[in-house]
Amino acid sequence: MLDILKDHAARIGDRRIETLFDDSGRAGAFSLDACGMLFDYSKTQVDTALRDALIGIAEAAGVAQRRDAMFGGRKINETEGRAVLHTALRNLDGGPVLVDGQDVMPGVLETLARMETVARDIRAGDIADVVNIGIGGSDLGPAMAVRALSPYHDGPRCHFVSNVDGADIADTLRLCDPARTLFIVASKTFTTIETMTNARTARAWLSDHGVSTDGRFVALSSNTEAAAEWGIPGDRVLGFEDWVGGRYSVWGPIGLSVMIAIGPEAFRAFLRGAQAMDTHFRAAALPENMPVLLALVGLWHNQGQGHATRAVLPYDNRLARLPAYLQQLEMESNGKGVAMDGSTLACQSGPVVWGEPGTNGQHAFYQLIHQGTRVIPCEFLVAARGHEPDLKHHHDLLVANCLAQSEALMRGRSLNEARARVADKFTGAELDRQARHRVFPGNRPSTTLIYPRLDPETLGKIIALYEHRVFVEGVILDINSYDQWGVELGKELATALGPVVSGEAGTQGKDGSTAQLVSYKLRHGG
Ligand SMILES: O=P(O)(O)OC[C@H]1O[C@H](O)[C@H](O)[C@@H](O)[C@@H]1O
Repeated sequence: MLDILKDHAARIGDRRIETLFDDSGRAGAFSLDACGMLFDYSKTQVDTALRDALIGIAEAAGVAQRRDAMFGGRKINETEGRAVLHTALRNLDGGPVLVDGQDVMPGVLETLARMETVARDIRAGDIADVVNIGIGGSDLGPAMAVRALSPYHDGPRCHFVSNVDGADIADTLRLCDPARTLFIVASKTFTTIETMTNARTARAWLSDHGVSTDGRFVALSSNTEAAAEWGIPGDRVLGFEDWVGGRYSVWGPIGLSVMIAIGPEAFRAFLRGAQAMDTHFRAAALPENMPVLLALVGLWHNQGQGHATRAVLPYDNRLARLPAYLQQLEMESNGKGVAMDGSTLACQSGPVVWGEPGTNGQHAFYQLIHQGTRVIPCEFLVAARGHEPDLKHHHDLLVANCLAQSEALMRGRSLNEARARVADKFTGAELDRQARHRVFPGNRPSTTLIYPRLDPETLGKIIALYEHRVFVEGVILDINSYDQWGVELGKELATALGPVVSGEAGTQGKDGSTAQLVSYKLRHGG
């Protein structure tokens, strides 16, 4: 794969992307319409020969076969011996899905119905605030989706507490009335230290205010026994199977806070959107397959061009948490240095993903994107219309800014153009010097995903699109996208350091830096 990409990099050289538009069919030929959304990747170096090569790489890696294995319930998460079936959670009107010869769909639909009962009950009661306590996949998905869908909220307010930093829960509880607050303890394992610590603090808060904990806790977990032991009654425990990865779990019980916020019908629309993307991903030929193309363009930028990071720039303020959500989805899934067979990865792992909503980012870090020495491929997301009909002029400005950025990144501004802009102020060498500061190199690639409006169905499509993109990238890089062993070591060391930082144990055996930091903490914080 790397050789093929290297050959194309040599062929393309320093070609200007805008010259590709000399072919008037460029935009149409290098964009894709699926599920009512348009993915435009024409402002990249991908041309017909490169696209053919990238598709060839996907074919050779067995993307289609692996995709069918995933949807078919095969245990493609080989290091944990698990199937990968978050898609079953949104298989609302699909056929059976077998794991070890057993159809999982009756269980999925039953759990969905139970979620709906719990959500309706909470929405109809006198709960004013719902606090989801969870971290990682048990936080980012629902937190991102609840924020994204705020125009659809007609349920109680939802808050998210994730950090073990007591500031998080303290700041949240200050906003809540103990008599009218419900806590959701969201944890696949029901052992995560941050979540269990916050859950105990929430329980103590209710007791401190003389409020019974009866009916105030819901548990979302694969470890239903631990949830029961913690004292949460069975009808308030919503379980899910080990074939739902934490960062892929917003579609099932972990999405309860989303369902409480927007209601069961809108939540079903969210699932339907994801299911539509699943259907597209399964059926479309690779060259017309949106998740495949999104992955391949990313592969070109990271493995082909060596661009180590990718900016996700939603021109949709309600997607403010999308970059954080994608950081977990993409970096925890494909940030691995070992191939499926245990050998060292022959290429770079997935890229660093980062970003902020536009237009805010423009006034912060776009300077580096436009003029920095490193090229950062950008992924823009924007809706054709917003939810505020009275503020259409805002939306038009937003879209104009989004399109302006991708155009500016591609075209740049030459030295001559820069000179012309300041020729009335400077002359000679000073003119040259001043002009050079105003040059934009351009030729910086970007893609744009444009969709009608950020409604529940569209959000479902967007998230599923990114999930499948991660899958395709993982297959091509020969990575197991569904484990996360890399998070273990820090957790183990934190557990061991607990008594050390509290002063109960000494720093013997610790390195000098750690010992010094512990000593500072004990001197200044006890
Ligand atoms: O849902 P939980 O079991 O509490 O896990 C929460 C999170 O913790 C872990 O450290 C993993 O890296 C994440 O993938 C997971 O989502």
